[in-house]
Amino acid sequence: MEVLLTPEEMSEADQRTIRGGTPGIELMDEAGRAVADTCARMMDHVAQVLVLAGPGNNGGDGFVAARILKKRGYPVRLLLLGEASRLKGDAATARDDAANAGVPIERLNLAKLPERLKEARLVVDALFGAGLDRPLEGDAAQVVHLVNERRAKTIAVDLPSGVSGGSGAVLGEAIRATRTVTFFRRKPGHLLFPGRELCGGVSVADIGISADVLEEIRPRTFVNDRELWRPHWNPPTVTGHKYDRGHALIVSGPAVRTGAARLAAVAALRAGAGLSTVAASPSAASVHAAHLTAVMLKAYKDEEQFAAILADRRLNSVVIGPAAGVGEETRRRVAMCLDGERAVVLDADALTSFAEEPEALFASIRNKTSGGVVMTPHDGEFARLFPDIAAQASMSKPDRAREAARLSGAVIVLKGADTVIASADGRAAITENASPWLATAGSGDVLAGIVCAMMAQGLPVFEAACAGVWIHGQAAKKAGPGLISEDLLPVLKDVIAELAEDRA
Ligand SMILES: NC(=O)C1=CN([C@@H]2O[C@H](COP(=O)(O)OP(=O)(O)OC[C@H]3O[C@@H](n4cnc5c(N)ncnc54)[C@H](OP(=O)(O)O)[C@@H]3O)[C@@H](O)[C@H]2O)[C@@H](O)CC1
Ligand SMILES: Nc1ncnc2c1ncn2[C@@H]1O[C@H](COP(=O)(O)OP(=O)(O)O)[C@@H](O)[C@H]1O
Ligand SMILES: [K+]
Repeated sequence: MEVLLTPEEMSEADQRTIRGGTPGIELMDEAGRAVADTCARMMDHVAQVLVLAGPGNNGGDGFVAARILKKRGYPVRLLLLGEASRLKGDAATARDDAANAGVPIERLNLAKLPERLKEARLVVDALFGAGLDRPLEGDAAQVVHLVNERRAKTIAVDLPSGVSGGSGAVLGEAIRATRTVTFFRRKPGHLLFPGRELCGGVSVADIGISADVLEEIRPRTFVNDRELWRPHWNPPTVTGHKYDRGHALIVSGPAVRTGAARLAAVAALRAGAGLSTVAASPSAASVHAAHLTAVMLKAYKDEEQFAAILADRRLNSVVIGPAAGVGEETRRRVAMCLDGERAVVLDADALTSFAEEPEALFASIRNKTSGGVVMTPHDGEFARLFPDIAAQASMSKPDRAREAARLSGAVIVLKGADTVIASADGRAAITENASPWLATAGSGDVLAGIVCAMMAQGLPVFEAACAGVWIHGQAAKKAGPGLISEDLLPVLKDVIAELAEDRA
């Protein structure tokens, strides 16, 4: 399980290490050395390196890298943004060490920068890192603009300057790096867009901070990797019964909109639910009947009959929303699904139906005594249900999802290229195994079915949602470029088979 540290948590890791007896300059030396090593690896011969240093400790790392590269025989030049007298503490020490080692240090001059960039084979971006706290403007923004324009090979120290480590947002203007070297642990901004794209490849260097500090910091942000949830996932036992693996129920839309429910229902079965049933009106059921094989079908004429289906407690996990239709009927069905012990996935129209009265939905979720609830909004659906949270532009995606989870009581899957899963207890996971080919009609329906299956199989709700999102991403990788949603269904078998093999 990989934890991610916000800039505040990283600063705490630094401070605890320093209080534990490791001087800050030693951490900075290690950080700068890691940057110098990466520079050397990225150049096939000894050539000019240009280090751009900022006014804080990120700049300090740049001074160390310049000094080490100089000692290793690289022609190095360092340009300092702002006055040398502004440098304090470890960064000032690093500047003095670099000057003593003979590194040419100049004040960064915008007019001369294009010439300097032309001479360099590699640029080290040590302008701003974790301490960036406002948008770049003026000279700083100009420097970034000129570096990007030159398209030089660029190594970012800790973060591409201008990218927020906490949110991945671009504050003003940001460096587009070829590679980013960060320290101790990755930060959310390395995984969240647009930051992820601006980092290039990311390497993590050990700078002498012990993993023990994490026990005190207790980070709450994770990479959605297998290790996060796999301890809760089990293949069928040797003598297992299908009911041991749960029974997924998918509530269908009307006769002209049945495909979404089928995608979810087949996905649920493929993702390991022991049984999967579609519940549909008689006219929708006659369409389904021509298409469904292993998935079962139950028709209901009215609310009473719908209630009778829900009364079967073996149907322990339900999806409602895909192509359900927006309005009062869906609101009533959602309330009925939430009333009981089963787990519930609320997707698409089940979310939009409550745009006018989200509080009513959240109250039903909070009143639930057992069985988890997962909501799977994309940004548009999120903004309809949580307008106040969505309006807070400076909030990171994990924090927005956490806030929504706290407000609603549900686990939130906030979808996109960097899907975030968050729970009311403050945990949030960022997904990095998705494929852009998932941006295709019906792929969200498949996801809802997979998450439903994970809850049917008894995974705790946060882990079920994380597992569902990861498996969805993995299926897209297997289906490959050009996929449509149907293609995700058969390859789910391979994803599950690999999980079972690893587990064995
Ligand atoms: N011991 C440690 O802690 C270790 C830390 N390490 C390294 O330190 C980095 C963090 O260092 P940091 O905290 O000094 O912040 P940093 O990223 O250099 O920027 C702050 C400076 O920028 C300025 N500034 C901010 N925004 C601005 C803007 N928009 N436009 C203009 N100016 C702006 C701000 O100035 P001010 O707000 O006072 O104007 C301040 O001077 C971290 O990323 C890692 O590389 C490693 O060496 C390992 C050990
Ligand atoms: N650019 C992208 N890269 C990776 N995954 C994406 C991208 N765009 C969308 N997705 C994923 O595809 C799915 C789309 O779901 P959704 O928006 O509900 O579509 P639909 O309603 O058509 O099923 C989500 O799981 C989302 O995270
Ligand atoms: K940087």
